[in-house]
Amino acid sequence: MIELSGIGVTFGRGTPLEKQALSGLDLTIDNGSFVTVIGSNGAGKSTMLGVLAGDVLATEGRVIISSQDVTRKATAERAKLVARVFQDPLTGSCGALTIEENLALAAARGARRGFGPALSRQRRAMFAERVSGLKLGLENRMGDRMDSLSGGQRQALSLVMATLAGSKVLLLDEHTAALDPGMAEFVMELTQSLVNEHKLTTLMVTHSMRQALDYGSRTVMLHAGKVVLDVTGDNRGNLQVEDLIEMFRKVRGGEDLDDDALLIG
Ligand SMILES: Nc1ncnc2c1ncn2[C@@H]1O[C@H](COP(=O)(O)OP(=O)(O)OP(=O)(O)O)[C@@H](O)[C@H]1O
Repeated sequence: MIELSGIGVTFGRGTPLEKQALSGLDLTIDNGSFVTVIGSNGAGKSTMLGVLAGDVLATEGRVIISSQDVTRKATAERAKLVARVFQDPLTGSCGALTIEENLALAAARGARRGFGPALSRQRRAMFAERVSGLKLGLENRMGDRMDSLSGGQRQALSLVMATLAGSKVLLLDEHTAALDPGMAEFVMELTQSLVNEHKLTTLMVTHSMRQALDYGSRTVMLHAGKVVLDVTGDNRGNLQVEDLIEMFRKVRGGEDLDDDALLIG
């Protein structure tokens, strides 16, 4: 289970650029739930994922992941509990290392283990098997550098990497936004199958209203650093993309969204 209680995050406190990104944010997520997270630019979505991953330390409140209070724990100390995939395919992996080396690093995440033992023959075979499951032919390119791959291939590998260290929480930060539609669909199908296979508790930030309703079983909307909408079950099942757009308009005090703010389709 994930519990965020009374979370406040203020950036640049005491400076002219002070910004309260999260304020009194409460959210509890059951094990194995897949939650989609929406909200307009600057609503606090990435900051909330950062608070869970440990990149951002909450100024107020408490963060519990899998029964552990991680509020003050740094990213490395939470690495066994949480995996994250970013929008930019270049962020989650190291371009100068090979596919195999990236997988070895991901598998060793949060463990006090070096590179050497991580690359035993058995591990190599396991990595190749996991990569061949993608059906992208990358199992034949395990020695190629990560920066020789396309964005979609890297994102697919990032998802596999996110499942290698055994963490049960997966944070997806607009992880298909930089991909072409075909690759985005492939990566979403892969996401769903990995979430099912590993029974992951998943938070997916998306600007695509279609994705927000089509995936997972609960949708949360953030605005000004708080949860302003939280829907599941029939209430969610009956929602259309247009309803979400209308809710966006309402929380913004009737202000229309510019076309770039949301992906309607
Ligand atoms: N490191 C930082 N330093 C200062 N301000 C920050 C920092 N990170 C985020 N912010 C500010 O906090 C607010 C919330 O940002 P955040 O990135 O969480 O929003 P978001 O909902 O993910 O937006 P987007 O959809 O545009 O990615 C914004 O006003 C942003 O400018």
